[in-house]
Amino acid sequence: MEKKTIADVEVNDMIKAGLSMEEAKEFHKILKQTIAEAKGSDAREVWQKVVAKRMLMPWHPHRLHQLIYYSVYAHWDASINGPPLYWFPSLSQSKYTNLGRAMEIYGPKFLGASYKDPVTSFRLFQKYSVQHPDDYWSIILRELSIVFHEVPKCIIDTTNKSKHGGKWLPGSVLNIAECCLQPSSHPRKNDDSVAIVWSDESDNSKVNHMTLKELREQVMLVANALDATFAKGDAIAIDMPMTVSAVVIYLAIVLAGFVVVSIADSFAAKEIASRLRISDAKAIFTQDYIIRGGRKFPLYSRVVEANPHKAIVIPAIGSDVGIELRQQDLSWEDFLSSVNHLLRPNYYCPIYQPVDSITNILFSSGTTGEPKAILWTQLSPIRCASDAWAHIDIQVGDVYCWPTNLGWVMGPILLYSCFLNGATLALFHGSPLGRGFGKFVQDAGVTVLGTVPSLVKAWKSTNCTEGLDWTKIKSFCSTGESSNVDDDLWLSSRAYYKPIIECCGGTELASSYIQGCPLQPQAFGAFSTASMTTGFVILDENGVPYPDDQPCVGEVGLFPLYLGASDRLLNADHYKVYFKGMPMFKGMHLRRHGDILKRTVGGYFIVQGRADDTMNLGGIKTSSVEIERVCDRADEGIMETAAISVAPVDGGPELLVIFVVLKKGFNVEPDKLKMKFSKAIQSNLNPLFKVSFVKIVPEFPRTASNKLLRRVLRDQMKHELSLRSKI
Ligand SMILES: Nc1ncnc2c1ncn2[C@@H]1O[C@H](COP(=O)(O)OP(=O)(O)OP(=O)(O)O)[C@@H](O)[C@H]1O
Repeated sequence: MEKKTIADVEVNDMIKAGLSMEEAKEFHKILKQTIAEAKGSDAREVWQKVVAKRMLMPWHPHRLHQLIYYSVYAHWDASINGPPLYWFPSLSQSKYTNLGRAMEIYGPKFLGASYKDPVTSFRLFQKYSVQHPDDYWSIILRELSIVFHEVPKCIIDTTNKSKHGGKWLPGSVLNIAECCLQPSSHPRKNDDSVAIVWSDESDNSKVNHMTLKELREQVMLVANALDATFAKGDAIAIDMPMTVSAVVIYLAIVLAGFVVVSIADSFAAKEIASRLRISDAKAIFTQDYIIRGGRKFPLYSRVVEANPHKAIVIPAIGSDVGIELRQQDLSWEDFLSSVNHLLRPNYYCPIYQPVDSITNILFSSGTTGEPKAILWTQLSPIRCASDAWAHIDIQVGDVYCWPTNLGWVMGPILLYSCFLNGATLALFHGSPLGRGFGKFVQDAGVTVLGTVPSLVKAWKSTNCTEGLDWTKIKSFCSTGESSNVDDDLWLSSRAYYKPIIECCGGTELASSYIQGCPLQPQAFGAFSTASMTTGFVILDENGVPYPDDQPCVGEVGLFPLYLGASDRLLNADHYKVYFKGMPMFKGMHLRRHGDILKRTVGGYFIVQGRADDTMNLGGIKTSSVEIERVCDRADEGIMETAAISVAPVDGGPELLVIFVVLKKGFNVEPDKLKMKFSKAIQSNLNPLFKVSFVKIVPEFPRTASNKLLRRVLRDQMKHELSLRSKI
C-alpha cells in the first residue's frame, strides 16, 4: 500500500477506494476540516476526530477505512511514539464502567492524594491491585454474584511455602454453579432476567430466550438425573457444540458436585479417547450430529469410536435422536425420564465444596506439544469473571456472544463471565463463519462480541456481514493468537470503531495475564496492560528482568501469586512445567508462561509468539509474529503468512522460511514474493535479514482450536531440507 499522508489524500483516492464522485467530494471536504481542527499534525488527534465525527461508516468500503487509517498514521514512528492508537476512553464514560466506578469509590482510599480519575490513575490502581490483592479481591467478591456457604478466613494465605501460588480464599465453601443460577441484588438479576438467547442455524430468523428461572430449573432437573446415574465426584465428559443443552449440562455437573471433562467437538476419535482416559470419565454427553453451515456431520459415531463407558445422546434437531445407540448408552429423553418419580424434579440442593475442589478438567490447545490436562477449581470461575468485569466491562443488560466450545478455555470463561456478572449469554447453534451468524449478532442485540483472528479473517474476506447492523456492539474481544491489524481495522469499523479488547492468557491461568482495558487508549493487536492483580517481568536472555519502564523484548515471567491459576496437572508434573528453571525475583519463584512479549514505548504489549517460535537470524533474535506482520502486507494476493527458521543441514546460521496462503483467485510466483518479503523485512525490521525460501501452500496446519502450528511447518521444512541434501 502506498504511503500517502492524510493531508495528501485527494478526491481521486477516495473514488479509487469505492466512493462515488459526489460522496468523495463531500468526504474530502469534511476530512480537510477535520485535519484543520486537529491543531498541529498529531496523527492521534486527527484519527480521534475522524472517529468522533463518525465520518467512516460501517457500510463504507474497507478500502476507504484503510485509506484513511493508514494515511493518518503514514509517518508514525512507533519506535518513538508507541503503537498507533485507534480508540480513546472518554473521562465521563469511564466512570460508568465497572472498574471506573469502583475506582471512584476506592481510589481515594487506596491511593490517597495520588488518585485523580479512572483514566489518569488506571496504571497506579492496577499496580496497587498487584501489591494489595486482599483489597482488590474483596471488591470483586462483592461485585460478582458469589455467595459463600462458608466464608473465607482471608483472601490469601502464603504461610505454606511449598505452595508457590499461595492458598486463596482458605476455608471457604460454595457451589459456583449455584452462584450463576440464583437471583442476586448485585449484580441485579432476578428470575425473569434473560439468561440465554440463542438461534438455530436452520431457523435463524427466530431468537429464543430463556430466563434465569427457566435455566435454573432445567439445570436442577439434569442435576437430579445425574444423581440417579453417577456417584459423587465422578468425571463426566461433554463433547458437543456449545448449545443451550451443553450449558445446562455443564452447570448441572458442577451443581451436583461432579467434574466436567471438556472436550472440543472438533476432535478426532483418538483424541477424544486420550482425554477420556486421562480424566477417567465415567460417561460422555454428546449429540447425534453437528449441524454446521447447512450440513450434518456425525458426532455420536466419532465419540463411540473413542469407546466411552457410556454416552448420553442429545438430538441435534427435534426431540428424537436420529441414530441407533449402543446398549449401554442413553438417549437424552431416557436420561431425563429417570427423574419422573421425584416430587420436585426441578429442584436440587447444591453440593457445597471447598473453593479449591475440582469442577472441570480442561485441555490446553497443544500449540507447544502434548495438550496438558488442567484442573479448574471454583477459584477459576471467579478469576475469569473478574477479568470480564474489569477489562471487558461486562454488565447487567449486556448480551455477550463468543463463538467457541466448552472444550476450549473460552467456553467456560464465557459462561461464568455472563452468569456471575448478570449478563445474557448469546449462543448460535451453527457455523459462526457465515451470514447466519452475523444476522444472529444483529437480531439478538449482541453488545459484546468475542472472536479469534481466523474468524475475523473469514468474515472480512467473504464480506458476509454486508448490510447487517452490528452497531449495538459496545466492544469486541479477541484471543487465541496474534491479531492481524488490518483484519482488526475491519472488525472495529463494523461498529463505528469500538475497541477490540485483546485477551491473552492460558487455560491454566483461567484468565488473561495481559489485556486491553476500557480505561486506556487501545492499539490494534496490542495489549494496554497486565490484567488486574497480575504482576510479571520480562526477562532478558540471561533470565534477568528488564526494568518495568523500559521498552524491551523477552520471555514473560509471571508473579506466582495468581488467583485461579492451576496448581496441579493430571498428565504432567506441574512444578516441572511451570516453575522448574525459572528465576527468582524479589523473593518470588516466577511462573513460566512461555510467551515472548514486546513492551513498546508507552507501555503497550505485543505478543511475539511462543518462546519456541523465536528464531535466531544471523545472531539476532526475532519472533515469527514480527516477521509475519510485515510480510502479511507485502502483496495484495496474500491471505496469511507463517515465518519459521530452520538450521541448514550442513550447519551455519538459521534460514528464514516464509509459508504463504494466497487469497482465492490470486496467483503469485514464490520468487516474486521472496523479493517483496526481503524488501519489506529489510526496510521495516532489519536490513540484515534474508528470506531463504518462500513456500506457497493451500492452508496452514492448525490446532483443533485453529492456532497456527509453526512447529509442524518447521518439521516439514527440516524434512524437506534433509531430503534435498541427500540428492
Ligand atoms: N490475543 C492473543 N494474542 C497473541 N497470542 C495469544 C493471544 N491469546 C492467546 N495467545 C497464545 O495462546 C497461548 C494460550 O493458549 P492455551 O492456553 O490454549 O494453550 P497453548 O499454549 O496454545 O497450548 P499448550 O500449552 O498445550 O502448548 C498464549 O500463551 C499465547 O501464546
